[in-house]
Amino acid sequence: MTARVSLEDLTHIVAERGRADPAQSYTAKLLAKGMDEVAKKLGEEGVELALAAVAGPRERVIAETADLLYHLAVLLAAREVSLAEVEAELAKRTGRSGLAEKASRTKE
Ligand SMILES: N=c1c2ncn([C@@H]3O[C@H](COP(=O)(O)OP(=O)(O)OP(=O)(O)O)[C@@H](O)[C@H]3O)c2ncn1[C@@H]1O[C@H](COP(=O)(O)O)[C@@H](O)[C@H]1O
Repeated sequence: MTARVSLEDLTHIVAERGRADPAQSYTAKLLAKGMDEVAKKLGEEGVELALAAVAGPRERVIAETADLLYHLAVLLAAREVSLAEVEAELAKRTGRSGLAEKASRTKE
């Protein structure tokens, strides 16, 4: 079976590596540069994914999405926002359309 890393796993990895030595960890190095750099990287990765979606091969879309999700996890760590908080916001929106229960039933 193909190995997979969930968004939740990724946020844990980022939180742990963010405490590492910046010389040993890209995550720690990026966080040490501060919020401006973290936000800039997220913006760049978003543009790269948008360009790949319009004109790139499918594999590039997958690779750029992985880059974007990683940099999103770093930004959330930098702002001390948990994935659970984002999920709760998504649940509010899903609840509004009455689809929350349906989605969790599909997972069972
Ligand atoms: N998923 C990622 C991931 N995706 C992208 N990147 C890094 O993001 C950087 C961004 O790519 P760019 O093309 O902009 O590269 P760059 O020009 O070298 O980067 P900058 O100097 O501009 O910051 C690359 O250097 C990649 O290595 C990642 N770095 C880390 N992870 C995950 O984080 C974990 C911990 O990594 P470390 O913090 O390095 O231990 C890894 O095991 C992975 O699971």
